[in-house]
Amino acid sequence: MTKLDMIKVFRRSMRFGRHKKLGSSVRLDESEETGKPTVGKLQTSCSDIPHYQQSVIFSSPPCADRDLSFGSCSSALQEDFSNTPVLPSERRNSTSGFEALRISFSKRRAQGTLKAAQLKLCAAEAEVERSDMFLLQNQDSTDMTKSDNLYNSYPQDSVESEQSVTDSEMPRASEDGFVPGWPLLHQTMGFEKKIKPAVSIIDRDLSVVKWALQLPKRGHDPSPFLKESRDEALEIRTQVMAPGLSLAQEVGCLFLNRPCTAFAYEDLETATSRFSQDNLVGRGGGSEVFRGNLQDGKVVAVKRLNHGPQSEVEFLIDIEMNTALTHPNIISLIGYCVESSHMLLVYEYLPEGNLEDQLYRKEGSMLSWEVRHKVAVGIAKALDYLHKGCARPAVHRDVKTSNILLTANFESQLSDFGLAKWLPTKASYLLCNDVVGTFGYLAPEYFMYGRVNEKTDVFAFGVVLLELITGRKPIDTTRPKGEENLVKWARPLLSDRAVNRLVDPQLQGVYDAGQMNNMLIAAFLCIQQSTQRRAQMSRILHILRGDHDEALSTCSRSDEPEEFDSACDGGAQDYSTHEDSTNDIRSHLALAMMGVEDDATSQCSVDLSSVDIPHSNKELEEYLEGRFSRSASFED
Ligand SMILES: Nc1ncnc2c1ncn2[C@@H]1O[C@H](COP(=O)(O)OP(=O)(O)OP(=O)(O)O)[C@@H](O)[C@H]1O
Repeated sequence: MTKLDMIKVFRRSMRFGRHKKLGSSVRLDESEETGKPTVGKLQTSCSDIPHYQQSVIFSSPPCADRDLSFGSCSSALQEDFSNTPVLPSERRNSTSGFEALRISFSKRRAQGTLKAAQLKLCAAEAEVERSDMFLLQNQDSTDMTKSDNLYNSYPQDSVESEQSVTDSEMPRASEDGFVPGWPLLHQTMGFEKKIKPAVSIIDRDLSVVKWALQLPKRGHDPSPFLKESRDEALEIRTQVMAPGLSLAQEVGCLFLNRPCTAFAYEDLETATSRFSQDNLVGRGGGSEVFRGNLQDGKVVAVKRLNHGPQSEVEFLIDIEMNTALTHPNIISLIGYCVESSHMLLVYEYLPEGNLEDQLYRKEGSMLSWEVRHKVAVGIAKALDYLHKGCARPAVHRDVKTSNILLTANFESQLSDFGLAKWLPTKASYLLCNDVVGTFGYLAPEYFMYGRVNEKTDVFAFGVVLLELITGRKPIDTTRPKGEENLVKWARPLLSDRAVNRLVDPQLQGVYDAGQMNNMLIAAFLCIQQSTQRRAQMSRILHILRGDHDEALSTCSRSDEPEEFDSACDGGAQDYSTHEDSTNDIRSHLALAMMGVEDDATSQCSVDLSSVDIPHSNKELEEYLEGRFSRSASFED
């Protein structure tokens, strides 16, 4: 066990973001002598370990004995870090049924000599959730039989030496104490599968250690963007920073001159009839939204935030962003309320609710093509403004149909800015170790590398466009095999111009062929795996409006420095997996990852190489030109 082992494990840490969780996993390594899972075998000095967090995701459905497993997990780690009390572990339930545990350690306590767990990287193909939990559960147990089986199934070369790696290659923490997150190990969801060897690693003659060492080093990035990547809430809060200030006082100071009202809790309680269920209009991951009537007769939506570790941060960010942005396609924040433990946000009420509900009504969607097109153009405008048009460019990070609200006239407004971030001024992207967002909408470079810029939203918007076109959800487990992941299913169809298969049957063929054509092209350009070829929002907007010349020029321009893109693409190849892996999808999460994986590996995967997707800008231009030359050019 070397210091490097530990660092690598920690580098793989990711923070959770609300109910949409991503994480990485670790497993305990076998003892060098016995080959059995063990902890605390070696001593090492870890003075350079940054503040870090380690996450383990547990599968759904949760195990009956999960309490035991959580307890054991904590104590196993506690035992390892004998001088390092494990901070209270945190359990969270997600709306998608996944359950997660986060264990935090602090840098200060980790300094000095401590017993290191023999944590080893878990390869992408290892069956993580159950096996990790099991291993952690069984650390104190004398019965290692099942654990042995798990380990015996692990590739023997996975414990190859790291001698060739020097300290200089080790990652460095960012100033704010976090080592940026690492790619999600996206092939780890085969809970019900028999434990098998890490197939693709073996196939590629690559040990886990080698594989890990090939991953790009995130701690070596230049300092400007590490500074830029600081949490907005931290940034906002440092403006006040008076010790002992309550949230209410903080908010009062921070948003003193902002155009929004500080409401009294009592007034909002009255407005919503004491938050009666009759007034409940929506529920998010961390909130409930109620319709309310203010005393002046104004109808509002009152969002009551639940308490969670991120809720204060999101509350502050939401106010910060919303009060700084003014656009007809962005929801207006009217005010807020912070009183005792209550955190509420008051918005203009949008009577037609969210786009997701409108698209996927049980009785079928009533949204005409005209409305769908209008919605798309509206949100494209909002994002264009957010990315380039406002005083300080920002990225939303959670673009999805449930965050698109509709007015009485079916004008669309982008809502929910709790995860938004200001874009960096000195760097082309932010590095986020809190990969948040929603499965099915996550851009590959964000999902894999935590890299965020405006193209993150462009990808998600592309998924929204596909939903508008097809009437299909981003992840739909009720669909036949191969059709569960919308991006994966639609991409070859877009390439094959199979418009009849793509278009939502609920439209009954009633749509403007030109607009449809434009939307298909826009969607195609949005879901490009390469951020360089993924178009800017301004160009997507032109395409949706039918400015064809502008649309064509989209394809011959580069939007990003080559460095950003090539780094992504190159790294992504390390994560390529087998076509076979699509055969045994078990969970919603696996499906979501599958889509991203395709994006991330499209330049090398068997799956997509067989698809006629242009690989150069020139080819792409010709490809699109061919389509523009016909009126309904996407027709079969
Ligand atoms: N201004 C509004 N007018 C009408 N309905 C609203 C409004 N704001 C929110 N809602 C409804 O409440 C739902 C949840 O709101 P919102 O997405 O803001 O919550 P959230 O906790 O941030 O959710 P998530 O994190 O899952 O996106 C929306 O999908 C929508 O149906």
